[in-house]
Amino acid sequence: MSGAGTPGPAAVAGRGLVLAGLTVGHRSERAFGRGSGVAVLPGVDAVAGRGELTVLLGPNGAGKSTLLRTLAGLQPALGGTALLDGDDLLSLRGTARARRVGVVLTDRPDPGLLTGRDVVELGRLPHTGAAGVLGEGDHTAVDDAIGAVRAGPLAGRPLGRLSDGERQRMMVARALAQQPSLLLLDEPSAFLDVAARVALLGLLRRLAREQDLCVLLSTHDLELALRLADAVWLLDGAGGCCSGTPAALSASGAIGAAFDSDELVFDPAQGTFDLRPTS
Ligand SMILES: Nc1ncnc2c1ncn2[C@@H]1O[C@H](COP(=O)(O)OP(=O)(O)OP(=O)(O)O)[C@@H](O)[C@H]1O
Repeated sequence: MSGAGTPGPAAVAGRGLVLAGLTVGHRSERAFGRGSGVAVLPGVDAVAGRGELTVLLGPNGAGKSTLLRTLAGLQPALGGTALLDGDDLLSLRGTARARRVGVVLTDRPDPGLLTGRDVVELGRLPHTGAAGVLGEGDHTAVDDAIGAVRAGPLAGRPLGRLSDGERQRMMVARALAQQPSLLLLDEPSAFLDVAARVALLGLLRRLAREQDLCVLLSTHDLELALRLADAVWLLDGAGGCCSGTPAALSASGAIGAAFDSDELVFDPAQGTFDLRPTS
């Protein structure tokens, strides 16, 4: 993997998420847990700093979800290491993992009659023990999480009756209530309209700064991501990954190389895609 642009100060200090030769992919049905499998991304080296919004970009099937699910502990890595603030992220399990890593996936939860606040309170389970009884500090953490996503007026309503954008903010609040240092989100803006997409990415960028969080998310909102991200991990669709600032990756031609098509061409000066002129 190659790098472009200057990493942020948090990354230089070794805080945040550091991948070294991380290989992610899918075990074949005959592998029976022996570590063999089909690599989607072989040997990824990348850094996502604390206090920064890092965006994972790449065409369909490039491996964004596979990488995020591996970092979230939902599937095993095929090789290499991932360190979170210097500790082995891949070996973290259960409560220890849930205290440090918050995950928001694209699945639409079925919350039954639970209110938004009820769901955010579930984020405190890693801190409350098996009985799940919330103390004063837990309620404060829940209030803080709901306040951080500015969802106070929504919290008493059933989660199932919120709009997609409102629900997504609640799911971010649930992850924040865990008080993690790493927040992983797989296409968090997938079902949102343009205004809600801008608001959500802006919110995540603000939270990264205010809470010194390492935020890593995947998205297909290329132009928005290039405007708001501190850093980009760019998957090329052929197993390659390069990282850098949005400006550096745009200027280097890497964004265009990954996404240009017969119809679209990336304009690095504007940071936008244009229709390719017809001859
Ligand atoms: N459970 C699985 N078993 C085997 N291969 C899989 C599995 N899930 C995904 N794949 C394959 O892994 C590759 C990467 O898929 P992945 O979902 O990570 O891509 P993505 O970048 O998130 O794509 P998209 O933008 O379309 O969501 C694809 O070739 C996909 O077909």
